[in-house]
Amino acid sequence: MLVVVVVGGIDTHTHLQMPFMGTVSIDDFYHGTKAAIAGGTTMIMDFVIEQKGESLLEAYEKWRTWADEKVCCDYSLHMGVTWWSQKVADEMQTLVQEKGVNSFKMFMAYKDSFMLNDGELYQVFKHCAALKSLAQVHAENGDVIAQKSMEMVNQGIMGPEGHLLSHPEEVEAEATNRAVCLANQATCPLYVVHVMSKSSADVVSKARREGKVVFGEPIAAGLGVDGHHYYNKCWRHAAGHVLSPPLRPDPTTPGYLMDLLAKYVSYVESVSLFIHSDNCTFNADQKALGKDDFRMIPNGVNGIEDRMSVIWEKGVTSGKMDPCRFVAVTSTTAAKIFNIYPQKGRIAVGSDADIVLWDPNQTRLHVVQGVGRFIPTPANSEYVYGKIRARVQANQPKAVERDPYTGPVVKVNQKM
Ligand SMILES: C[C@@H](CNC(N)=O)C(=O)O
Ligand SMILES: [Zn+2]
Ligand SMILES: [Zn+2]
Ligand SMILES: [Zn+2]
Repeated sequence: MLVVVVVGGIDTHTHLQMPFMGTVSIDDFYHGTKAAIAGGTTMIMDFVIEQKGESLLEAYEKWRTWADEKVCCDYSLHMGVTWWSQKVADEMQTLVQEKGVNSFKMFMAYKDSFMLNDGELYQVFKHCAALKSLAQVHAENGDVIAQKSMEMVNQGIMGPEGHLLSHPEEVEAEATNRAVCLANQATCPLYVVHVMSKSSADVVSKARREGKVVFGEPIAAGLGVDGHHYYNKCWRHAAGHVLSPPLRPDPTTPGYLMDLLAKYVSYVESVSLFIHSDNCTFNADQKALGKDDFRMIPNGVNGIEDRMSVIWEKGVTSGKMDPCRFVAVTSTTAAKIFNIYPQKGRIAVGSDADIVLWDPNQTRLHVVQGVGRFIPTPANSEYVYGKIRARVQANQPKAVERDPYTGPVVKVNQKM
């Protein structure tokens, strides 16, 4: 097997040492970035996720202190938006203009903790567009999930299979479609994270064919395994696969999502332009917080170390994509979308020397804690906003010039 030299991978979606569901994800910024480098990823993008009502800026500074002293590779940060107010809007602007953030993640799920309603979502999308930043969504219908979870509990279904049954595929696809509609109405570029199903991927495909600026990204786990594991008799095994949206039991899902990642007929045709891990790992003892009730199982799986290997094996070794496409989906496209190309995502004079000797059969390397840098991601990525500007221009709403109406008007019936 020849060794190929590739540009270091960029994992656009990680949750290292994140406080979540009563515990903290087990990979901290040292171990998580060490694993990333071991797997060929030389930059990660993590999420600051504040609690409802908490200052976004304070949460951002907290995450920076957690990360800066520990990271073994470069990193940047997305900002979660779990509540909406003028203060949130003002802090989003500060984050874009002064703190090197150019993307925000909104949740349509996690009712009562992170979820925004449609009206709030639309306003946040409008604000993202005004800030020339990218809107990311966790697309699942949180209201329906809450109801269906209660239905499972009322039927005595308390195991990890209850998580799958209360997060059906079409509840993911419905929210994906709703997010596409709201973002398009707000003329805001949309990035649907952790696309876990064929039907959601189809929603993204259709939107892209219609010319909408929408990106949909699968995760490594969703390309590697399907959702039959929730029915495993071993509770730890089944619970270890709990994340949202869940892995889908349709065994053709991983291959379908990989085909969409591999296919680059044209910019429009390819649904997935890159692949992230959504690494949000909890060990078995942490997952056991939900041993009696699946709703308490901390959501998340690993992927930060194996993301690129999964794509190499399922994509390149399988003949679905060539090494050039592999580089595009594991690094280059992400750099363009988050406006850090060609500093990142390219091997060239003047670019960062994030170089990986890729030998799928080799063991893995050593790292140095704290050498990673925070990489600001500037707003107004041409790759993202070039098309938006044209669409705004083309669809500018205009009032019709007409003479004032002077005809008869009926009297308003005060009694009704
Ligand atoms: C908070 C985080 C948890 N991981 C997961 N996808 O279940 C996410 O929803 O991305
Ligand atoms: Zn999510
Ligand atoms: Zn087991
Ligand atoms: Zn995530």
